[in-house]
Amino acid sequence: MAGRLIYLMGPSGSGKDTVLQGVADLLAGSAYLAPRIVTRPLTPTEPSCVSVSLSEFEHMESCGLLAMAWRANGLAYGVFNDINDHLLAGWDVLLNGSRAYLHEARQRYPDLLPVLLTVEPALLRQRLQDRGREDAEEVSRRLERNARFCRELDEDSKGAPVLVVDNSNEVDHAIQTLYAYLKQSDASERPGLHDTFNYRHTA
Ligand SMILES: Nc1ncnc2c1ncn2[C@@H]1O[C@H](COP(=O)(O)OP(=O)(O)O)[C@@H](O)[C@H]1O
Ligand SMILES: O=P(O)(O)OC[C@H]1O[C@H](OP(=O)(O)OP(=O)(O)O)[C@H](O)[C@@H]1O
Repeated sequence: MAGRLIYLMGPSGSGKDTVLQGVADLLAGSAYLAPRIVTRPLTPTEPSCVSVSLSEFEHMESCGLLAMAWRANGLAYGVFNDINDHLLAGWDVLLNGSRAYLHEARQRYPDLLPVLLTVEPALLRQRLQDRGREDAEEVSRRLERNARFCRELDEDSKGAPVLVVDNSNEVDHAIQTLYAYLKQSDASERPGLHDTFNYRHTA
């Protein structure tokens, strides 16, 4: 039986890595947290990432080692092909994806489960600043990228179905919300997504 591909998106700093780690811990034994490959140095709080140079990334890409690859924030990101083995073996695969790449990801994996993590804008700025990974200019660029996405989504209320989970409160709340959703939907069926990008999941 094939597992589910859970494609978590959201602005930089919204808590994707934190929520993915929390859900992966709760689903231990049945879920695989796909390492994300990125062309920048890592911080100690990113155990599920692999840092490579751009030339290494391009080499892996041209050799067909990556299941998905995209560019954003002046960086290249991807995930290894081993997610396919895990899916075939019936594991749920959790990954930190990109909103801009969602369309292509869906073409590659039509049954993927898209989840959008949201956070109030003021909190997002604060989290990016507190995280301290990017300088002020990079933080501003990420906030502007997010504002652009929000404007575009407001203009297009006909987005494809996506589960929206808010992470403006305690992170455990977002982790439990996503975990509960995954537990209640049968792994053998395509989960019943019930709204679009503009939907706010308040459970
Ligand atoms: N609900 C939350 N409340 C407070 N801080 C949070 C919450 N979720 C995540 N964080 C913190 O916000 C920062 C960004 O989280 P991270 O998981 O790195 O985001 P992303 O992967 O989306 O860039 C981290 O310092 C993380 O510890
Ligand atoms: O198209 P977008 O939805 O804006 O996404 C672009 C990239 O940024 C996000 O990563 P993250 O927030 O971790 O970026 P960073 O590691 O470079 O901060 C996301 O996981 C994508 O890899």
